[in-house]
Amino acid sequence: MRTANMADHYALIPAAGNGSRMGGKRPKQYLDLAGKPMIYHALRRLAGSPRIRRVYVVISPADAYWDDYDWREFASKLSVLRCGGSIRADSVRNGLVAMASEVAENDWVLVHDAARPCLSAAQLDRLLDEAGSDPVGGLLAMPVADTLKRADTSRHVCTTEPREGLWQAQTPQMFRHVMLLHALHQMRDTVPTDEARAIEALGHRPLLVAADNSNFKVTYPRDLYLARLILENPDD
Ligand SMILES: Nc1ccn([C@@H]2O[C@H](COP(=O)(O)OP(=O)(O)OP(=O)(O)O)[C@@H](O)[C@H]2O)c(=O)n1
Ligand SMILES: C[C@](O)(CO)[C@H](O)COP(=O)(O)O
Repeated sequence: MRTANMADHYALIPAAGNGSRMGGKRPKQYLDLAGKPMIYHALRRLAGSPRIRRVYVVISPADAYWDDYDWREFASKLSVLRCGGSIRADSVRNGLVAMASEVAENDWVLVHDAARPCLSAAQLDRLLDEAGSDPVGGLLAMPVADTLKRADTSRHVCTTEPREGLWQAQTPQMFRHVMLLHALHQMRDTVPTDEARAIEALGHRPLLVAADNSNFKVTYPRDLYLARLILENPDD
């Protein structure tokens, strides 16, 4: 029997969204980015890490694009799960259920958006090291850099909010399989926009692991230009 110290690491990429804010002809995870479908870049980073044992990609049961591409370079590490849900949290929860027979309860799962293609190897390693040393786990995140305004419904400023202690959550978010699955089951009636929110609701305090804005989420059309620039000028 393995102990918690011997836990393996697995990655889960939710990729069942529509990319409605991107407004493209196909879901944004399949839009061309530096000559590849966007999801390729997240997959390459995670599957390329010797510390990650297997990568699970969750796509929609109705996905009509995945099979258009050749994924053979990832064959030894890749599993595709056609169990995406109507919101991100459902896709993640369904993926966790589907992979349950292949992972141990205390194995770590790194949930990473298909729409964050610029994750660097250094950021990934930092998360693995720091969150892996925390009893709960943690997530990449970035301290808020701008002054924060709270607006009324007519977009006039009500107040300037203190930004001390505020961080923007990114992915990967890394938690034990059993804890994350339990947390997402408990949140069934509310919509957590990230995994950490569900873990927090159990009373735990995930660790914030400092990242930078190169790991941003591609959401709007102009984000594609920035992502391409970063991918064409990698740090590592
Ligand atoms: N039902 C959903 C919704 C989102 N995602 C995934 O969650 C990640 C982050 O979500 P987001 O950037 O919001 O993607 P979309 O939901 O596709 O975009 P939008 O909200 O603009 O429609 C993406 O990899 C997306 O594919 C998912 O797996 N299942
Ligand atoms: C998980 C996430 O990427 C953390 O920033 C984010 O919450 C997902 O984005 P969404 O637009 O809320 O789906």
